[in-house]
Amino acid sequence: MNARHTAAPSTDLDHQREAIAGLGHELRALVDATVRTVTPADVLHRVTDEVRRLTSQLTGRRRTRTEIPHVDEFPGGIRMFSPVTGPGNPLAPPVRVTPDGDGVTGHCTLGIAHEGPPGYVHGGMSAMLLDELMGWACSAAGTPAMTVSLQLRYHGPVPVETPLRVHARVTGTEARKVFVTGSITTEADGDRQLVTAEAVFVAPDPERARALFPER
Ligand SMILES: CCCCCCCC/C=C\CCCCCCCC(=O)SCCNC(=O)CCNC(=O)[C@H](O)C(C)(C)COP(=O)(O)OP(=O)(O)OC[C@H]1O[C@@H](n2cnc3c(N)ncnc32)[C@H](O)[C@@H]1OP(=O)(O)O
Repeated sequence: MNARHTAAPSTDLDHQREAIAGLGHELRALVDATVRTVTPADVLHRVTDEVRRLTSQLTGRRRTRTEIPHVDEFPGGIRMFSPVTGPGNPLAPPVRVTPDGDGVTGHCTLGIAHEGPPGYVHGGMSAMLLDELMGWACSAAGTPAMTVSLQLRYHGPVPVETPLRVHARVTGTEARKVFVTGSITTEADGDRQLVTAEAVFVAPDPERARALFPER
């Protein structure tokens, strides 16, 4: 469904987020159509020109490298343009994250655009989902932190076009270090872990955090 046709927004911020999500939604559909189409070259050339024309309409000020979008909540909140959870980023599935009893759970379905082996998810994509969800688990535990080590085990191929569940939880902390585990299963078979991960995250000390995120 087109996000622009949902309930009336309550604030300007909601309105902006809704518009961003609407564009992201349509661009995801374009990406999916792009990686599936078997249409002839003349149609591809025509669409290419049309897309170039559309891109040129996104004019005006562009945010700088370190600028935190005004529609975001950083750290540990809404990230409209995250490549994993951002509804406004066509690279993102996007993953919908919810807190659960002992961590966080993400729900998503990946498409052909995220394919590695034919019909299955690219291993780097699985790593990205897990890294992100483990980052959310740190934030949910009250310690926003960055990945310093990530180890994955691929037990079975992750199917595309299949609802997935990504789980992450903090297993311990030691000073600024946070130890986290994660897994990917299908929604249909939550007992069979297809990918598992172990990671160490570190909460940057305040001085480092100021240097890394000057506009926070
Ligand atoms: C106030 C705001 C703070 C906000 C921060 C939150 C941001 C999160 C935002 C949104 C969340 C949702 C999104 C999640 C996204 C997914 C997560 C990612 O993709 S993150 C990107 C990939 N990761 C990096 O780019 C890190 C690169 N590394 C660094 O920049 C530094 O290592 C840093 C800033 C993380 C830590 O630097 P140091 O100088 O503060 O800390 P040192 O003293 O080096 O280490 C602290 C402890 O950690 C251990 N450590 C360091 N590396 C280790 C490793 N590889 N394995 C095990 N331990 C390690 C060290 O041995 C030390 O332990 P000992 O105190 O001696 O016991």
